[in-house]
Amino acid sequence: MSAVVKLHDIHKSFGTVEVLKGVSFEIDRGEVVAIIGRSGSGKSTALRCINRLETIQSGTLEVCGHRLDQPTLDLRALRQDVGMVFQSYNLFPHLTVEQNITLAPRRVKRLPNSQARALAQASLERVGLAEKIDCYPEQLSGGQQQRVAIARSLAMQPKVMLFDEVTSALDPQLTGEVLRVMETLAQGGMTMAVVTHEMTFARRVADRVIFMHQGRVWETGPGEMLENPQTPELQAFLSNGL
Ligand SMILES: Nc1ncnc2c1ncn2[C@@H]1O[C@H](COP(=O)(O)OP(=O)(O)OP(=O)(O)O)[C@@H](O)[C@H]1O
Repeated sequence: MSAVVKLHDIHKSFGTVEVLKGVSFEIDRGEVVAIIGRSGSGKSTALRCINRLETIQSGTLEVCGHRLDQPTLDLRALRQDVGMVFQSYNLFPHLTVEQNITLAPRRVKRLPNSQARALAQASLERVGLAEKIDCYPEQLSGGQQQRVAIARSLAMQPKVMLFDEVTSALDPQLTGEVLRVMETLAQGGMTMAVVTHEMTFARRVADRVIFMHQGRVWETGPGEMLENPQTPELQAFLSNGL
C-alpha cells in the first residue's frame, strides 16, 4: 500500500509555544486513522497542517503527492484533493442544501447547473439525505446539517477526508447518525483522518489509532490498543477521558 499522507518530524509553534514537537505518521490509501488525545495535545493542529490551514516550521509533509513544505505548493490543487469537515458545520443559512453543496463544484470545477445538481443528489444519497436537497439548513437537525457538510465535502470528490471533532456539538442520538455515515464512507474505501473523542468509533472503525500527548505521537496501533494501552499516559487518558 502507498501512503497518501506523510508527515515526518513536523514542528509547529504558535508564537513561542511549540505545540507539535516532531510529529511523524503516515496514512495509506483507503486507511482510516483515528487521532485521539487530551485537549491541547495538538490533534487539531496536526490535522489542520494536512490541508495547510496551518503552516509548519520544519519537517516534511506530503499529501496526495503535494509537497506542503515546498514553496511550489499548488494550494488550490491540494484543497481539491483534501476535504475537511469541522465541528461547526459552516453551512450558509441563506442557501439551500443544494446551493451549499454545489457552491464549490460550480466555482472551482465550473460545473454546469444540471451536473452540479446531479452531483449534489449523489452526495446527499451517500449521507442518506437525498430528500432534503431543497431545504434550508435551519429546517434540519444538527446531525442532518453535519451530514450535509459531509456531502458538501464529498461533492468535491476528495482523495482524503479530514474530520475534526465533527460530533462534539451533537447529542448522542445525532452523534450516532453522523458516525454511521462516516463508517459507511470508511467501508467504501475513503482515506480518512478523524480527530475524535468517540472511543467506540476509534476502536471499531479505525484501522489505526494515534494517541497524541503533549505535541507528540505517544502511542499508535490498531483499535485493539485501546484495550491494552502500553503507556501510563494512554492508560490515564482512557480512564479519565478528556
Ligand atoms: N491559532 C492558535 N494560536 C495560538 N495557539 C493555538 C492556536 N491553535 C491552537 N493553539 C494551541 O495549541 C495547542 C494545541 O491545540 P489543538 O487544538 O491542536 O489541540 P487538540 O488536541 O486538538 O485539543 P482539543 O481536543 O481541545 O481540540 C493548545 O495549547 C492550543 O491552545
